[in-house]
Order: sequence, then structure tokens, then C-alpha cells
Amino acid sequence: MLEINGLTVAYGEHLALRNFSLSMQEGEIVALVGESGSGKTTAIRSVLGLLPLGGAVTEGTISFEGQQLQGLLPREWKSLRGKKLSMIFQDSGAMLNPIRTIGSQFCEYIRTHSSLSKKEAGALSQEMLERMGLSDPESILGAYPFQLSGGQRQRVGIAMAMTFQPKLLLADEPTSALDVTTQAQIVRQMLELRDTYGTAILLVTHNLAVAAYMANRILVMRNGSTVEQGDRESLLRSQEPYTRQLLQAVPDLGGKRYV
Ligand SMILES: Nc1ncnc2c1ncn2[C@@H]1O[C@H](COP(=O)(O)OP(=O)(O)OP(=O)(O)O)[C@@H](O)[C@H]1O
Repeated sequence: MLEINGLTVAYGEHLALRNFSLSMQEGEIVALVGESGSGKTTAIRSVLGLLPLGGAVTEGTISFEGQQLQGLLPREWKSLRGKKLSMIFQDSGAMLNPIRTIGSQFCEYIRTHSSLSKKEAGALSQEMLERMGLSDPESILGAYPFQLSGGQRQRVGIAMAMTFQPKLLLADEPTSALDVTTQAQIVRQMLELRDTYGTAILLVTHNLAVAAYMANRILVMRNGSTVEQGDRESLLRSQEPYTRQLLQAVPDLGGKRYV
């Protein structure tokens, strides 16, 4: 479904990603882990065609459902992003407009990507918030972003990203800004959504416990290169010093240790 081959990305002279390859199947969860600056965010931003200014793919190819993503026209991106391909960030609050209610932004998002009426969009946004385990969706829809907790805002972001049942969700540190209990709940809800919709998830995280709990496969990254990859068990047995170092730094997830 997603095929990345020999991707190299540079910011000026600096190579942020070197010869990166990844192949993902439908419904699969792959985690990119590694220290700060190892190129994780650069990898998923490349898939979304949203590298920061100054960043450029210098080599390699990315294809999604058989379609080459490099060189897509803006209108082609528009029909992919938000629908088949969506993204959530560390703090969904940052992408919400602070002076508009959640409901009006959610409805606008739905109507930008579909031909649903206002009423239908309102009903769909409420349904999605319920799916994310938000107990009082009506009051969330009437609230402004600052009136919500970090965990609630993050659930809103995930609900929005999942509205059109994307084939692939790109998740950049989706739980890092949250306390451990909320992290564990959100991780479980993301897994439920994957089971319901069959969405594949490419997850970027510092947290090897989150990666081990969620992912079918983990890629360990350092200085823009993939150091090794494997499932949870094989990484636990890894003799690679950098992976062992990451394992030793693993925090708890909701009071439990998963690695
Ligand atoms: N806009 C930019 N301009 C110049 N260099 C950048 C830019 N964004 C990232 N880089 C560099 O590219 C490299 C990879 O960064 P990237 O953000 O992909 O790493 P990361 O593994 O996601 O780190 P973090 O966990 O801190 O988000 C780093 O050396 C970083 O300094």
C-alpha cells in the first residue's frame, strides 16, 4: 500500500534522511523510533508532501496505492490528504483555530472533503467524537480549544483524522504531550480504530513502550538511517548497542511495562 524506496531528504547540505526504505501493508502499524533529530518526522512529512521550507527529496521514490506521490499537482494532493491519507500531530490544539468552536471547525473540515450538508456533518462529527471515547460530545463541539484538556484536544484531532476512514494515518508523537494514563487510553483507541477501519498507521514516537505496544514492526532510526527493524520480540533480543540504549530508557505506559 505504501512503498518508500531509497528516500534521501536534504535540508540544504544536511542529509536528514539517507536511503530510507519502507513497505507497508493495509492495516499494518509501523513505528519509527530513535533519538531526537534521527529523521523520523522528516520521513513522515515526506510521505505527506509537506517538508518544511528548505527540505527536499533528493533521491528515491514514494508510492501510495500504486500512485507516485512526487510531482503530484496541488489538486491531486487535496483529494488524497485528509481522506485516504491523514495525519495527527503531537498537539492537535496547535492546528485548531483558538477563536472558533470545535464543532464549527470539525464541520468545516468534513464539508471541505465531502458534499455532506451542515446537519449531516454535525451528526458525523458527533459520532466520531463518541468513537474516540469522549463522553459528552455535544459540549465538546460547543467548546473552544482552550476549554479542553490536552487529552480531549488530541482525541478531537484523531477523530478528525479518522473521519474519512483513511487508508493510512501518519501519527507524529500523538501521545507524547499527555500524561501516562491518557497516553494508554489514546493508544488503545487508536488500535480500536485500526481494527474498525483497517487503517494502516505510520507512527513516530520517542517512546519505545508505545511502539512495542502498538506496532507490528519497529524501525530504529539514527542520524537519518535505519539502524535495524523487526517486531517487538526481535528488538527485545537485539544486540545492537543503540537499540539496547533505547530499551534501557523506556518509560512506563499507564503503570505497565510493555517492553
Ligand atoms: N526545517 C528544517 N531545516 C533544517 N534542518 C532541519 C529542519 N527540520 C529538521 N531538520 C534537521 O533534520 C534532521 C532530522 O530531523 P527530524 O525532525 O526529522 O528528526 P526527528 O527524529 O523527527 O526528531 P524529533 O524527535 O526531535 O522530532 C535533524 O538533524 C534536524 O536538525
